[in-house]
Amino acid sequence: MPSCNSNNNSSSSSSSRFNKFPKSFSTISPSATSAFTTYASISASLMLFRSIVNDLIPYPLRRHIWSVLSYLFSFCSDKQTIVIEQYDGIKPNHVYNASEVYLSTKVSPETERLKVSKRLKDKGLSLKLDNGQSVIDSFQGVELKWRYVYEAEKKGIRSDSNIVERRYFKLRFKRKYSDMVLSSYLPFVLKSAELIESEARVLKIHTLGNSHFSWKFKWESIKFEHPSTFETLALDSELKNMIVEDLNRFLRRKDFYRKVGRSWKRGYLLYGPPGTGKSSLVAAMANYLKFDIYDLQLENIKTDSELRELLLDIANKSILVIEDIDCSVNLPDRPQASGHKRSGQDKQFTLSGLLNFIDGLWSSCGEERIIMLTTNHKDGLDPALLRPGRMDLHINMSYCTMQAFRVLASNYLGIEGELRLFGDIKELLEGTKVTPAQVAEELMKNEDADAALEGFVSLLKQKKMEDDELEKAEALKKLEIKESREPKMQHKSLKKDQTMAEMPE
Ligand SMILES: Nc1ncnc2c1ncn2[C@@H]1O[C@H](COP(=O)(O)OP(=O)(O)OP(=O)(O)O)[C@@H](O)[C@H]1O
Ligand SMILES: [Mg+2]
Repeated sequence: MPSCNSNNNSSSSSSSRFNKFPKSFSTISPSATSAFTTYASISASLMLFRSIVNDLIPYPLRRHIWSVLSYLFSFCSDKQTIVIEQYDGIKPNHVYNASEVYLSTKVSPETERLKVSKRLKDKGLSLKLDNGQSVIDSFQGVELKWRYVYEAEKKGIRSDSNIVERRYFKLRFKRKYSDMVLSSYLPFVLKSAELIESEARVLKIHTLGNSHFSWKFKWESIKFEHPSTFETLALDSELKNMIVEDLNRFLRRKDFYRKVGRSWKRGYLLYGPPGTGKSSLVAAMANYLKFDIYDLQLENIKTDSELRELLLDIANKSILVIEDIDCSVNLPDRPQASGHKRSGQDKQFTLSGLLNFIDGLWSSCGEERIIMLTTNHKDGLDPALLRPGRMDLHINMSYCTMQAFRVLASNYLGIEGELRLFGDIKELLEGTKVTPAQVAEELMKNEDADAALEGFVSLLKQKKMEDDELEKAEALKKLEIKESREPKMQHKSLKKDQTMAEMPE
């Protein structure tokens, strides 16, 4: 019967399936089976042994035994291990931080477990080794194995006892390379980390702000995203190159500054009319050096101790900016903070004194600092500030020249070559005082290059006319003053002559 057949068939197929297992089992040889059984029983015993040891021997003792055993075994091994801990006492260990940064670029997709994170200020994802994970690096043909370890140990038996955490890297390599690792490889790791960090660095601008809870001003920072660079800056190329070279020399000369006993800092005084690019130059320098900016508004500072605190809070690799010093630094006459009377000595507090103060503080605790002062009126500054050696470089930010105009024309209109109107513009610029800010504003008015240039030429012509009229008016005024004085002078000399004549001989 069909149903019977089908039943038979199915039973035969299920039995053939059923028969597969005994068959495959039967292919394992007796020796393999016994090896498997032995392995299983050994690992079970080991696990049992481990749990007994864990129960009977407390963790600190276990760790001690383990380190003694490792120490004994190290004599038989041709390998050496360097331990790089997160803290050196209570201070962060710079080598640990650098290793972490360096290894974040070394982890490969083959690394089994990685930690991925991103802080708000970071540009990209940051990768870190997870606990117990390793990565192999190679340097000058030598293989170096890094391993990250995290340990947490409870101090005491109470539920609220402190948990002591320990993080470290283990760097393992062949013993014969230990000199090379200490003298070349680890310095290379430090240097690489510095480069990686400076590339990934998001710049910040720090300004003074006070919270609701305190009358004191503190640095508050936001992301610094000013687009100004030395390429976009409209300056004569000679001046631009000189500034860039000066900055490069400053960065190179760490050892020089130490040798001559100076703090590793450089001061720039930028002076010129409004809109000539002083603030833009500060931003371009920050972007070039990848230094944070600290914008110090002196009028907010009431006491010397407040100022000292703020200056000590400034990080290395930074630019301290004091804008419009001619306006902000009539320090001796500043309003007094309530309850903070200035001593007689404080009243002598001048900008020059402030800079001395910064010198003293920074020579003992700061590195790679730049201080920039800006002013519209150099003539009005304290002569002590202008004396040689006070600010290292005085930079005159002048009205727009033809070279500067070409940079702006390229930035704003994409003009690279010579255009028809350039001849007129060159001539007009020579006799006209127009700031780069005014030029930029005019060039932004029109997307079409020719139309924008036409507009700019008429602006220059009008400015020239106004300047000429102003000049004429000034000359006329001078003449009038001179003439109004002359009759008086004549009158005086006449009177004098008369008196002389009246005097008896
Ligand atoms: N030399 C320059 N190169 C490029 N752009 C400039 C230059 N000077 C001025 N500008 C443009 O004009 C704007 C104002 O310039 P900036 O604030 O740098 O002038 P400033 O000299 O600091 O003026 P102030 O004395 O009023 O502070 C900038 O945002 C920039 O667009
Ligand atoms: Mg400015």
